[in-house]
Amino acid sequence: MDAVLTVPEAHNEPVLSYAPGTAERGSLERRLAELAGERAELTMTIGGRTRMGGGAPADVVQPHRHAHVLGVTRHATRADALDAVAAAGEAAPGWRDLSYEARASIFLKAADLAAGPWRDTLNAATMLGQSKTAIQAEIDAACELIDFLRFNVHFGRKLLAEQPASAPGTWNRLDHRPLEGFVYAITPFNFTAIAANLPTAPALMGNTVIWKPSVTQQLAAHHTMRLLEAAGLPPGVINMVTGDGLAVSDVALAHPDLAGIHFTGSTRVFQHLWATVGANLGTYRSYPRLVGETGGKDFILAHPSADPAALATAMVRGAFEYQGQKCSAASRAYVPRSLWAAGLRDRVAAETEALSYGDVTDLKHFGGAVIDARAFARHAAALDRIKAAPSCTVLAGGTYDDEVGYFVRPTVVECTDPADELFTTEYFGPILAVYVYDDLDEVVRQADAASPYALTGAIFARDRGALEDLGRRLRFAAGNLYLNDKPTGAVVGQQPFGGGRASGTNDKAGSWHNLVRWTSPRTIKETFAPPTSVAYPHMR
Ligand SMILES: NC(=O)c1ccc[n+]([C@@H]2O[C@H](COP(=O)([O-])OP(=O)(O)OC[C@H]3O[C@@H](n4cnc5c(N)ncnc54)[C@H](O)[C@@H]3O)[C@@H](O)[C@H]2O)c1
Ligand SMILES: N[C@@H](CCC=O)C(=O)O
Repeated sequence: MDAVLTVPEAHNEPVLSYAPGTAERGSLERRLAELAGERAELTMTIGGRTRMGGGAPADVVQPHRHAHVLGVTRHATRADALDAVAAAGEAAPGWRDLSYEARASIFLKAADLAAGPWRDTLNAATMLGQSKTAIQAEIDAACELIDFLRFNVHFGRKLLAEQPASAPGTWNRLDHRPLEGFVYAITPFNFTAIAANLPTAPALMGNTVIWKPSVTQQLAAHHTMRLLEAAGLPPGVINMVTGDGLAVSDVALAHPDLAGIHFTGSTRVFQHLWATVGANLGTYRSYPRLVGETGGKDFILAHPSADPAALATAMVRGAFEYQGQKCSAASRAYVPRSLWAAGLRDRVAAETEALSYGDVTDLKHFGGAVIDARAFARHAAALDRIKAAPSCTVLAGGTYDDEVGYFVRPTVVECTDPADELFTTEYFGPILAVYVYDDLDEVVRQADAASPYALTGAIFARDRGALEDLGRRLRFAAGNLYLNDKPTGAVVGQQPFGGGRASGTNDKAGSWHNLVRWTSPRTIKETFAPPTSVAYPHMR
């Protein structure tokens, strides 16, 4: 077709409430019962064909009811990984030669399917496999996933329209080529939307991809792959391999065609991937693009002028929604003694104690379980240490129980040592450390420097001058800063997401900043009447 096309305008998907009596609640509950009643074969998808990985099996369970197996997967082997690399290579020429509009329409169709007939499946799989409540699944597996697909199409179109100036007699063009080789997308357990975005964003820009989801997110990943196929994604464009990824990395990180890594997960794993790429640098055809969004130790800093009710709500929601398993979750708070003693302490403690965590298929709960036995053990050990530390006082929670599910109670700890690991280490769970301060200047330095991370942060103040001043002094302490709001819940297209320092490369998922990493532009200059003699005028 000869046309300069615009793409449909992107809008954020409205969040459904799942309140009692709503149509969406009944429909979701039916799908939950169906998926819980299945024992799915969680296959790989390589070159459009499904097969089980060749390695050891792994059960995918409900974290809040760990005896209930939802499906079985298998770790990918080196042979599986080699097949995935080959499939990505075979699909590459056809995929990159499709027009942008043809590629984009596949992802726009996937967005519409996710907004309609696939919504319940994605939400139910995320609730069951990752222990999200209905609302936490909705903002992730439905709305954010849909937003990533629609907004990326919009941002990608703007990127392609980015063209250079041309002097008279010439025409300069930028050809926004994909990378030469495959992109290796490795995704975390905690967001179905992130798991979908990491392979689809490079694919939209014309790349082919090997996608390695987290074992504990494999049920929702499985359905995401089916959704993309239903939207018409050609075989081999995204090749999903399963399991822990160790054998896949052995192959992919040593392969000359590795063109990029699109990672979200822990800082430790990203640093390992980066070091391996560094060690293999002479191996590659191009310099691989390394994009990684990683851990956080996200803060709330309250000024004495803060509104205590708004602050208490942000502390509880920001720390304990999805059991604190958001990279953005508030895990340390710095509050002035005046507010703390005047009722904030009692309010935060009481509201935290009142939170109900349980089986998320019962929609009355505020939260569910932590993701697996490893996370449970990490939290149990942290809580045992806290309870024995003289500088720490547990104000709410502090208990754990894994008899039925991996349950850790939401916990508020007041700690008099601002250098304690509570303020420096990412536990990735429902533990909020509070430091009560007398000296604002000292605490700003603590908030800035105590941890190696710089992902999200929130400042609470009603004094406009204080808000400005604190924002300036904490400029590099967070890639996403919230003023008088909790530090979680970034919305695609509204708060581009990512952090600096040890929190990642800050390439802002769901924005043009991210998409630009998956292209390697070629500049083309055409001269309409080229010179026909060598001599310059000054030589006459
Ligand atoms: N900054 C962000 O945008 C963001 C978003 C979500 C999660 N996170 C971070 O993710 C972490 C929690 O997620 P997680 O527990 O899934 O992280 P993780 O690092 O344990 O695992 C992430 C992924 O890496 C895989 N993996 C681990 N070692 C590998 C290897 N050698 N080769 C290939 N794959 C390998 C895992 O199987 C998983 O798929 C937290 O640190 C959190 O802060 C960050
Ligand atoms: N983007 C999400 C967090 C993603 C990390 O887990 C938020 O803003 O809460």
